[in-house]
Amino acid sequence: MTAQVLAGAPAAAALLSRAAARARTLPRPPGLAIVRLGDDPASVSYVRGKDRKAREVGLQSTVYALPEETSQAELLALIAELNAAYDVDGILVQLPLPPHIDEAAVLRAVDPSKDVDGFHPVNVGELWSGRPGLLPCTPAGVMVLLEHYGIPVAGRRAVVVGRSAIVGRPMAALLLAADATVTLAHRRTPDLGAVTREAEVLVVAAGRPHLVTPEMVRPGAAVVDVGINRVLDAAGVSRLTGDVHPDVAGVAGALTPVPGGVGPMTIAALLANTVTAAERRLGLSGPR
Ligand SMILES: Nc1nc2c(c(=O)[nH]1)N[C@@H](CN(C=O)c1ccc(C(=O)N[C@@H](CCC(=O)O)C(=O)O)cc1)CN2
Repeated sequence: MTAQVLAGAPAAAALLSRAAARARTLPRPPGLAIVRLGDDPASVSYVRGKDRKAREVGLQSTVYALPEETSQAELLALIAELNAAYDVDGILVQLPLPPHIDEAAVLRAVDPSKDVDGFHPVNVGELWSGRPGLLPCTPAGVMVLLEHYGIPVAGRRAVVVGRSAIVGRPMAALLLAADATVTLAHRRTPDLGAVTREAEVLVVAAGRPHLVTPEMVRPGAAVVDVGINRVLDAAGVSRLTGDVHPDVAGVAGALTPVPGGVGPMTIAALLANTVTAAERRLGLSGPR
């Protein structure tokens, strides 16, 4: 058996096309402000991708590329300005931030109604209360991907490996909201394989290359690999590797590739969130 490949591109294209159609019905283009500090190459590349796609779907996107040594006070002042700007519907601060910045304080400073990353404690609380506001992009993208490929979640056993604030925890909340029976496992979970083998839907976001091997997977399970690890291959060339070993394709019923699986969904979900934020701010909430 070889697992069905859950490619992100078609699901992301469909989500973007729905977001673009919704944006066209608004009286003005949804505005997105993207804030980046420093020149970390991965962050530069993700921000460029977000800005380009935002423009493609008809959003008004502005990138604020600030020097690495920007102070916390300067960053908070910019966020306050963006919070007050009428034509800015979504604000995102690209992570990670340099070590001298208090990340939690910055994320708390973003107006929750403009928090298109879904990281503000108000949006986190709404999610866990079962009243979702703006959703964190990677987990929201995973749910759209599963739906796109007709993979059911309700009533099924779901296991999430990894408890990060931006992926693992909100992923568990979204699966729970979709009526799965959810286990949230992490690096201190004893006999991880026994837990992951229970999963009909397995989401791995642990940040450890090839952590999940074939014997840890229930035959026929849908496996979502959120890992993006840069590792050197035998020839010393840097390659992207997921948290799931490629041989899992011989056991799973469906598997997301890395790259090309969850990654594209993150940006598409961000832009869909921005349209949602604009609809709510303009008092025009339409179908998603
Ligand atoms: N403010 C935020 N910061 C970060 C987030 C986030 O959601 N909000 N997530 C990640 C980075 N990220 C978006 O910001 C992101 C990561 C990966 C991809 C992606 O498309 N990956 C590709 C591979 C790309 C490559 O070659 O490097 C894939 O998996 O196919 C998009 C967005 C941390 N920071």
